[in-house]
Amino acid sequence: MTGRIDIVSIFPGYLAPLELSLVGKARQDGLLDVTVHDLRDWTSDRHRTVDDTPFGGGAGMVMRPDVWGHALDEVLGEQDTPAGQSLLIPTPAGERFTQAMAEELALQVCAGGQLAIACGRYEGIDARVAEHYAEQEHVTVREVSIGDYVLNGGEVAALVITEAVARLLPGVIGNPQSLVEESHGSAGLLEYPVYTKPPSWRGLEVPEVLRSGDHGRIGTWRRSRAVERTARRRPDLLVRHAPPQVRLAKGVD
Ligand SMILES: OB(O)c1ccc2cc[nH]c2c1
Repeated sequence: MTGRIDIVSIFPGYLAPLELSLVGKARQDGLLDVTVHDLRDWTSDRHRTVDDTPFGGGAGMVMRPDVWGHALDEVLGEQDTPAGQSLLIPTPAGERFTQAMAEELALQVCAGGQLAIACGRYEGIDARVAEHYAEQEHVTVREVSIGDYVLNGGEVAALVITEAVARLLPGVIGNPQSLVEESHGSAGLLEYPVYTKPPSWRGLEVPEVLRSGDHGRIGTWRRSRAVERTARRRPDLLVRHAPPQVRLAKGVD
């Protein structure tokens, strides 16, 4: 029994891309239960207000804890499962969202758990919302960032997180083998370069080894390219997966 993903936003239309492609088909096929909620459905005033001025002053507005509380009490209250519930709150000030986190969340959803994503806008959500739900039994709260840049709200991050998690669930990707050698997988490397027909294109040739049929040579070549690419583009990944003495020497841990 697969669990569910709930996304709360004042711009539910922003999440429409989740109705397309593989995630959309998985939802239609009943492989995945994704529900998008409009935060304003939990307001009680005629203007459907979700924000107010920040204590301590400063520019912009802050999203109100009372409205979020009504929404998340209902959204999180719908699920009662031993697999537990994760509440993710995208924010530029969050811990980095990684493939390892996506895998952890996919296991939880696959086991019948719930992933809820609270999309902030303005200057963010009142800090007491994360604090309150972190104290709730069976709820794990994570404030997460999808990268070192700032967007206008949490919806794009919710799209990224949902796709990264959903694609790992059984049946969503047609050929699960294609998940094996991806970037940021268990080997901790970036994936090797890929080629297809034609063998020669604008004077550029496909590496001969890939056309040799020698799977041993091909495997060696691919791993070498993956290590080379990782060393050039993401040396931090190489150190992170290095033996403990190397990591300690580099001060990674
Ligand atoms: O960069 B982000 O992922 C992000 C997430 C949430 C909010 C809320 C207001 N600005 C935001 C930016």
